[in-house]
Amino acid sequence: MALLDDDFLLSNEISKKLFNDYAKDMPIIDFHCHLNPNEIYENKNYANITRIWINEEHYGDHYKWRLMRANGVPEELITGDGDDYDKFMAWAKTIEKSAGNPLYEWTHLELRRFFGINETFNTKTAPAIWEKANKLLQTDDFKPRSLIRNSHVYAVCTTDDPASDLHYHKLLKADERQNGFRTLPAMRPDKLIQIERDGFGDYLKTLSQVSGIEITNFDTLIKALHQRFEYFNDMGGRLSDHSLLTYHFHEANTEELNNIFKKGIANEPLSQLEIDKYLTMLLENLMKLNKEFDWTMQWHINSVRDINRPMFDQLGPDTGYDAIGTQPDIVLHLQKLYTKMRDTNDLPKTIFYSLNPNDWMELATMMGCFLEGGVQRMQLGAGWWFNDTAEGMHEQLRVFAEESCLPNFVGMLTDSRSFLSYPRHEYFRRVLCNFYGELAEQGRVPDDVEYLGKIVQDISYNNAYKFFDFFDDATPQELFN
Ligand SMILES: O=C(O)[C@@H](O)[C@H](O)[C@H](O)C(=O)CO
Repeated sequence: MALLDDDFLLSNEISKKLFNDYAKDMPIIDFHCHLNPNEIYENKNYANITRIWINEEHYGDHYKWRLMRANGVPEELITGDGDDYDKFMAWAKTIEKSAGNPLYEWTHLELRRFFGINETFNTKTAPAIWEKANKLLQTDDFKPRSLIRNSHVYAVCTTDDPASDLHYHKLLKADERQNGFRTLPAMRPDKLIQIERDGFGDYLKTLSQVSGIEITNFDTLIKALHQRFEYFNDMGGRLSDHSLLTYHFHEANTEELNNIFKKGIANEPLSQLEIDKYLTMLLENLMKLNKEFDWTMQWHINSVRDINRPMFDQLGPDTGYDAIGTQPDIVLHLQKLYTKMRDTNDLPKTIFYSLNPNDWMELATMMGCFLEGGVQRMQLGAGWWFNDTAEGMHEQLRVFAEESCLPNFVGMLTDSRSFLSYPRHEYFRRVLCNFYGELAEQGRVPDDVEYLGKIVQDISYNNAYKFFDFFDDATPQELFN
């Protein structure tokens, strides 16, 4: 089979039919990504393909950065001030050595789907590709809003701090009809979770100012958070997102909690137990707020970040120095939290992503214990980050199917910082259609293309449309056509 042949990842006739006749042309709801709303609003062309692919002022693809480092590219040609063309050639040289890595496929998919460039990308073809791509990048079709709209995306959920004024979301809302998509905030309260970090006290001052509620103790913090949930909700936000490297369930009484809180504000050292107690009480309240506003709570768990300290000091977070976490009992601690919150009926709709696939069966079976109150309120999220591969996607689908109702799954998200990442949805849809095509081939599900076609369309779009309810005021067809 040729590279990215029309039938790539599709191993039999049913798989091909499911993809081509059912999944391929479904719209996209990208409910978790790291695009900058200001870049969507400013809508500027990128100067060249290095800027949209590797890095520029506001953007960087740490997936590519890791691979370039693996291939011996000097940092100046990755995140440094090296020449853009030299960076591009370094990426071409890296891709030549990345066969078998998903970025090999994604890179070629993006060249084909956006630029109409079908050659194999390597150091020989790179010079001509540089010229052709850069010409196209100066056209209207390669402005951020066009890249989103032309990828058939109806909703983009960015990742936003609770203290954000959502300035650009407001401006984009006014333009949404001509944009052809909605840009919605998702609340990511990392700075509240990291009580032990420098600047916690200063951050609370910002949150006090933005919320209009002076935060003096844990109780007023929750009142301020409630105001931010109201504000995000009014802006169409329907999700929160929480990155937990590790987690240990430990409860605290009000006095303990406020003493811990005071130490966090004063930037005094905190024991791990104090941190765990604060985090548990914060997460309990975040679960209550998600339930109250009928949002979906996303958990990104068991990662370990910034483990190359000199490079963290030089480049900061999300720069390619993270790895899979190894807390073996993290699901046990989340189970204790969910068991407690079930007692007061405070379980929100939930999507768990663990960076460690060893957690997936534990998560899937734990979630199966808290499914009352609606259709698939607990979801095992798509293969995340290092699992964002054909095999990782297939494994997540397998676990979900074997432990719950996969046809209710809300499907894929890009989790990306690049406007060129939407072909990841195509890639996922191919894996999904092949998953069901292979089951049909083995006689494990009916070889009923209509029945299976409805399933793959639901997982590709319809389930996310219903689950997140981003269009409770008008349908995309009413808004955008
Ligand atoms: O936790 C996050 O959301 C980020 O670390 C993000 O998942 C990561 O940077 C990424 O983009 C993985 O695809």
